[in-house]
Amino acid sequence: MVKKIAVIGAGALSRIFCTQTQKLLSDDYRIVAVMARHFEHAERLTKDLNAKACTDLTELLAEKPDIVVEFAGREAIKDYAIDVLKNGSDLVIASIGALADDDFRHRLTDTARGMNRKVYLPNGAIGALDLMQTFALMGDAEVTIGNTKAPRSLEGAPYLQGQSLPTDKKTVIFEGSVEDAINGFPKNVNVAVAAALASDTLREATVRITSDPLSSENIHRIVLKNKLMRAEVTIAGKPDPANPRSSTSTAWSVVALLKNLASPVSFY
Ligand SMILES: NC(=O)C1=CN([C@@H]2O[C@H](COP(=O)(O)OP(=O)(O)OC[C@H]3O[C@@H](n4cnc5c(N)ncnc54)[C@H](O)[C@@H]3O)[C@@H](O)[C@H]2O)C=CC1
Ligand SMILES: O=C([O-])CC(=O)C(=O)O
Repeated sequence: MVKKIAVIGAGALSRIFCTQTQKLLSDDYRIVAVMARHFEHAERLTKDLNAKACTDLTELLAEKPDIVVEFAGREAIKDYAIDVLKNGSDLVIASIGALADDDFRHRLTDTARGMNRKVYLPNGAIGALDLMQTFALMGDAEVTIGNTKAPRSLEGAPYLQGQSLPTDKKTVIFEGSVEDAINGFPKNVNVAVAAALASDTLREATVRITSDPLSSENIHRIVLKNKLMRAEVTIAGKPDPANPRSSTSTAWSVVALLKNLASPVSFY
């Protein structure tokens, strides 16, 4: 049976996700609605999809989506997630940074359990969340997360308080906890929260953010170790032309997730 997908957000990643899902997964999925803050943004995206454009969650959920996919931001997902699950839809969250908030994460988990729904956290701009969960089960993981981006992909973050970053040298601009990292750089280190949650090191993992004027990629390097295993995961993704903070590959990772969910044989 073809499943109905509704999408929250009509920005850089949403556009790639919608286009590729329609192109590659039309046997299994149909995009029925896209919601954005501005109607014309949603409408621009739905034009070629034969889907409904809206600005209101009630309108989105009226389409009775099987799965709601979020590409909107951590405030948006905090506002909408519980209602989506209560509506009986499963949920895919790109703005995983929202789950660094213990209260929100617990409410999300409890509601999904109560409604017998699933919340899917995609690999996003990184990968190996499965491996990180193995570390979590084995216990006592030491995890460090390094993120390197060009200044234009970092500027505007609340931590920088309007400051410009040097354009002539590579600079470490942040070192600290996952919670401080996502609060300071909410549009840059969703990957850090994803890695820390998967490895169960939300309080212990450390994050280092580097601004590199010569970098043409968003580079994420996660190092995990315990007594029995060591892993280094480095992923370098091209910044999306429409939003250089985000790696284009993030949208593709959600298409891959949906493909996996629909397939009789799943990778894990
Ligand atoms: N998990 C991961 O690895 C990654 C996650 N992300 C996150 O994915 C999200 C989407 O990224 P982009 O598409 O690049 O962002 P974008 O800024 O290009 O697009 C965001 C869209 O969401 C809409 N939006 C914002 N608040 C809304 C609300 N309350 N209701 C409805 N629509 C709302 C905006 O109007 C815009 O259309 C961001 O939160 C970003 O931080 C990005 C890259 C990697
Ligand atoms: O897209 C990326 O490279 C990573 C990113 O913005 C995030 O994790 O928020």
